[in-house]
Amino acid sequence: MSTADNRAFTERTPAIREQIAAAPQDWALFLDLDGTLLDIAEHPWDVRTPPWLPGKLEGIEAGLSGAMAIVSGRPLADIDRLLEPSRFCAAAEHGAEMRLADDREVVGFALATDPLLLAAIEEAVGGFAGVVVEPKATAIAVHYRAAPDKGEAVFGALSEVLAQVGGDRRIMAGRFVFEVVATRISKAQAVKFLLSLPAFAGRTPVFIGDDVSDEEACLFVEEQGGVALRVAGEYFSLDRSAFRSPDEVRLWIATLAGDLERVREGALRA
Ligand SMILES: O=P(O)(O)OC[C@H]1O[C@H](O[C@H]2O[C@H](CO)[C@@H](O)[C@H](O)[C@H]2O)[C@H](O)[C@@H](O)[C@@H]1O
Repeated sequence: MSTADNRAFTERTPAIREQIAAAPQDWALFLDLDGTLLDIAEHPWDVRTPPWLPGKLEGIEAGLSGAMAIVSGRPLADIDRLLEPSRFCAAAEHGAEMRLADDREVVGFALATDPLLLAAIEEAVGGFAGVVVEPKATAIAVHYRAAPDKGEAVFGALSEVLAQVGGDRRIMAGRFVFEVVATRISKAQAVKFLLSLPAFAGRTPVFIGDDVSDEEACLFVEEQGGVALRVAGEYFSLDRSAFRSPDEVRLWIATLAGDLERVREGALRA
């Protein structure tokens, strides 16, 4: 995409926001967390949420009559902690665990993390200074942001472990991270599933994301006639992106929340 095309594309973000506000009943919004709503930090536990953000997301969720979900690689407990006090419909761990819009029930789509696999991975990468293992309910993330030169070695070590004790699992790359996840889990599958729920069905999906795993969901929503808004960072170049940073995404979110609030007030007055 040329810079001129990118400028034209970036100009679509306010246009899409206005389209959503003009007909909220027609749209569903799927939001990635790290690198999209929240700034990237050196370590997963260093991430901070602007205090006003959960309230704006609640406003959008209400304005879309529940057709909004967080779609993240994070565990559900992390999503809730980062967005407290709010609790949103969420596809956690790339869709391996979902809290549904309808009844807030949590549904699992993958087996629990095998402790033997976790031990094997910890042993395999334990000697790499700066590399951090993040165990999750169904996946294992191995971060090398603090040791960027170790990426290849981490991938090699994980490949060897999976060849021995991996089972039905694959390595998913991300921003300075490799994650071992169940083979069939992906954000595209998660969005597909969410779109089948009553709150989302029949609506045009909009997905906003910044990372490798988000690209699968971006391509899926585009195939469905929806809109993918990519966020620039270590994965998407500026040329491919609708947003230059999470800061721009948050501004878009705050503006959309205000637009939808005015729509709701207008409807109440009418
Ligand atoms: O799908 P997401 O919500 O974007 O989650 C993807 C992974 O995000 C976290 O790791 C990433 O963010 C960290 C904090 O900014 C950063 O230090 C790391 O380099 C990134 O890969 C999280 O720790 C993972 O569990 C998520 O899968």
